[in-house]
Amino acid sequence: MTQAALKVDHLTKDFGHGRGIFDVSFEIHPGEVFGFLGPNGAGKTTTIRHITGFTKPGSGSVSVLGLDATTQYNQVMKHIGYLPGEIALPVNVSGWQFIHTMQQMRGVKDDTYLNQLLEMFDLDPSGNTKRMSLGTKRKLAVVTAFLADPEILILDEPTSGLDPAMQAQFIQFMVSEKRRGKTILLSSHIFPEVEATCDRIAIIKDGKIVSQVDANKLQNKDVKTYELFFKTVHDRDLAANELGGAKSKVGLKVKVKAAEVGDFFANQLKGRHITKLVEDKFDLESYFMNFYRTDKVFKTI
Ligand SMILES: Nc1ncnc2c1ncn2[C@@H]1O[C@H](COP(=O)(O)OP(=O)(O)OP(=O)(O)O)[C@@H](O)[C@H]1O
Repeated sequence: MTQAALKVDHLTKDFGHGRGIFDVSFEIHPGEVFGFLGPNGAGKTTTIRHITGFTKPGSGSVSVLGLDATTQYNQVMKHIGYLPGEIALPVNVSGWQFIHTMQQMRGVKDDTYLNQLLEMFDLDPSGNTKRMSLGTKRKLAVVTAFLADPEILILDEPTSGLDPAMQAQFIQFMVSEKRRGKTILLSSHIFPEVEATCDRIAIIKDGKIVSQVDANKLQNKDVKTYELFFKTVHDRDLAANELGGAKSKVGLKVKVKAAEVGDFFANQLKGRHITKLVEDKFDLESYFMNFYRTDKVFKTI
């Protein structure tokens, strides 16, 4: 089995009064985009600060490419590009000055990738950070975080503060980095950007992971669910006996493998007295809200 690019192993940091993170475990495989979802205060940033070595675990550990994130912090950071949720740029320097400092720190001598980033994010770094708009500051933070072209990107709510056009641009950036084989941890509240990019998703609530889900399964790519409504209850019961599925109040919910949808419509539904058919689209937002409405136990799809 290939080594995990990033492994969070039974990580606990107890701040007291129920705050912190508790027994958090997940792995991200090389080339995978992993979505980390949870409302404010759920524990996303605390988890990320352990990955970047800024916080020492109470118990448990984090490893990045087999290196311990706490004790081998310097080596780990060579492989990581980290975009924090709250940007703190140096004050009163030009964007270029900051870029050149980061290039020196990261040992970057070739400007090719930097120029691609500047173009992609339409950033002119000649202004002073003191007078930059929030959007320009975030763009500068993005460019400086990634100019060394690191293999692992840690993004803590990367599109907050960006206008819709820039948000779309950022999603495009993540998709293209994914194609280039990057491993990405994306902490986000924004469902469309998670849906557009992530292979797997973990939901964190009150410092604990309450669900890990395969994005394909969530988007019903493998299995479709249809709710069928019938002329009479007798018709419904007959279909239930023959097709299986779960009876709802007046209908029947049937799961069909994606590869068998053609046969389902052409043959299985033939001759039945169906009045209506609705595809049950189970999207990320409803899945996520489900966990926040009720106290669900851990669930893996
Ligand atoms: N240094 C600290 N000392 C005490 N409590 C802390 C500390 N850092 C975080 N917390 C608490 O731990 C919990 C998790 O916070 P964290 O910032 O990780 O959440 P989050 O999911 O990133 O939320 P947000 O989206 O608001 O950034 C919160 O209750 C927070 O108040």
